[in-house]
Amino acid sequence: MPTIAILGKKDTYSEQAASRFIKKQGSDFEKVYYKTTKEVVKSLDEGITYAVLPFENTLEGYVNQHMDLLIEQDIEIINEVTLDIQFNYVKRVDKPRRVYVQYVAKNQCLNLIESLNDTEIITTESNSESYEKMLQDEDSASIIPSHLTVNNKHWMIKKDISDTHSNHTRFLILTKRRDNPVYDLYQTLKVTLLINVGKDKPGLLYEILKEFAKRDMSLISIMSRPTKNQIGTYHFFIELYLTNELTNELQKINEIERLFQLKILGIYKKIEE
Ligand SMILES: O=C(O)C(=O)C[C@]1(C(=O)O)C=C[C@@H](O)C=C1
Repeated sequence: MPTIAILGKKDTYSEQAASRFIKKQGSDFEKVYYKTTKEVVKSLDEGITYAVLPFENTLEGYVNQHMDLLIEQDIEIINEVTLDIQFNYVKRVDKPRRVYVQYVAKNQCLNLIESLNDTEIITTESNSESYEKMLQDEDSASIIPSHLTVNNKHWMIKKDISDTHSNHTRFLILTKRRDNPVYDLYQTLKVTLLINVGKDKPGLLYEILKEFAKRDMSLISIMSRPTKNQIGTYHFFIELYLTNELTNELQKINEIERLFQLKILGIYKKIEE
């Protein structure tokens, strides 16, 4: 049976994304839970078939830490799932001493967090961990997904506290890098590329972008992450849609691949609800 690595215990958003992916596959999967996103991605080296990685959020943008995992690990993106995200603020007491919140969730609820004077903010690895920590701590509160039910009628709940009501997170479904991937050419596909530019020189970024423009390829985004070797040196993530005739589009990517040190992290489609 295929296995899928998921962050946290049950009821994280990562688990919801996994469920949507599993439903689309229409077969049985064994879910395996990990405490951190790093462990989730690394599990692919230990024989787990798929891994779920939250990658981009409406408020937070691309998650830096998770981009680095895509650079470090030998993975391939095979699908993406976008979920509506909403948080509730749950207090066990009127003036809690501590608030537990997951590190990406925190930046989606800054308005509320800024209003919490004299309260210690403790970041966690997953939303399920925030919930569990609160259960163990009488003098606390937590920021947790609105789908998590709270069964104690004395606890106070403030609903929908994200900084925007239209909050979404995009999750990537990863697998171990395949040698000869086959793509379904009848889909509109998204592509995520990683470019190592090597030595910096004037116009370097322009030279890269020019190659996409010349081939009439419209980019969705370009993001950089430090190489961590030397200050001022970067990896570039480029995302784009392949909308025209797909064999031609793949040909264009192959051409660009010959010009730069480029790694195709994935050519994949979105799973609709
Ligand atoms: O803790 C969870 O529920 C997760 O799945 C992680 C995660 C993330 O890291 O982005 C997923 C969606 C939300 O953006 C907040 C947290």
